[in-house]
Amino acid sequence: MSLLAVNNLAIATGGHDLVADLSFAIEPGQRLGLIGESGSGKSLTAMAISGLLPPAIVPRGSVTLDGVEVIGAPERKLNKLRGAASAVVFQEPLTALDPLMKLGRQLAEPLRRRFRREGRDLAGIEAETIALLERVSLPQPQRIANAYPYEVSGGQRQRVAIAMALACRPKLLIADEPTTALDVTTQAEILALLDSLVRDLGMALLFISHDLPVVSTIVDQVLVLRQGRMVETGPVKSVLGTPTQQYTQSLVAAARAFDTALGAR
Ligand SMILES: Nc1ncnc2c1ncn2[C@@H]1O[C@H](COP(=O)(O)OP(=O)(O)OP(=O)(O)O)[C@@H](O)[C@H]1O
Repeated sequence: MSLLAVNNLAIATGGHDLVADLSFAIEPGQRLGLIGESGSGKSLTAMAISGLLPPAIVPRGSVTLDGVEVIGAPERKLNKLRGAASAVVFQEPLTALDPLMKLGRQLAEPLRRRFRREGRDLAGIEAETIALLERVSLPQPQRIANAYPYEVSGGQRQRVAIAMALACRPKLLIADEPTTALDVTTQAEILALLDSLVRDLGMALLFISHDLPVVSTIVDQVLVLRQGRMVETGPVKSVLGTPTQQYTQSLVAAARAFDTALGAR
């Protein structure tokens, strides 16, 4: 059984399909990149998978995550899936963080849920909070745990947001443009961190980005979306190396032209 199976997913608002006829699967431990230009439906797809679509946006079709149907599931059932089956890292870490709560306390919440799920002694939460901050390579984890989100840098905030997602030990990590809001050096560090965490913890990864060079460093398979429809899918080397569809060819050409322009400077 696939960890994630998306079958004929459509996402509509006001009778208009923003995403349609979308089918794909992710097996345990597999890494899939969802690429396409701005507005192609990448984030809506991620939200449909996590059951986070706003009420005015309605999904049809089927999304099963760890064997559970997400479409039409009541909030109670979705809450059980969130964290244990999948967790999301967003572009802007402040989306996941409460600005008025110290980072350590925020991390403790998902940890408490996992400890309860696993029947573990809650006394170990404080030590686990520090261990998690160390796991995402944050210096002075004790200081970070005692800081508010605005007291740490953007890159450090994203590391904490990643730690929050990891706190639940999800089988599938969904990363929606996780490095777009960061400077280039920090981008590379966060990508390397995600890469090693996904490998070490044996998670599957759905990585969403419009940045082809970034995607190609971290995923094995890629799915190209255009105007809410799948254009092509397959191993990243063949889809981006020898794209068969004109749209993918134009995305690859644009990325190459940008690279060349940078090289010429
Ligand atoms: N709440 C909403 N109400 C109506 N339309 C929406 C809503 N959210 C997104 N859309 C529309 O759905 C389409 C897909 O949006 P989505 O955010 O999934 O694109 P994306 O590929 O993630 O783009 P980006 O790379 O810019 O984040 C866009 O045309 C967008 O305008």
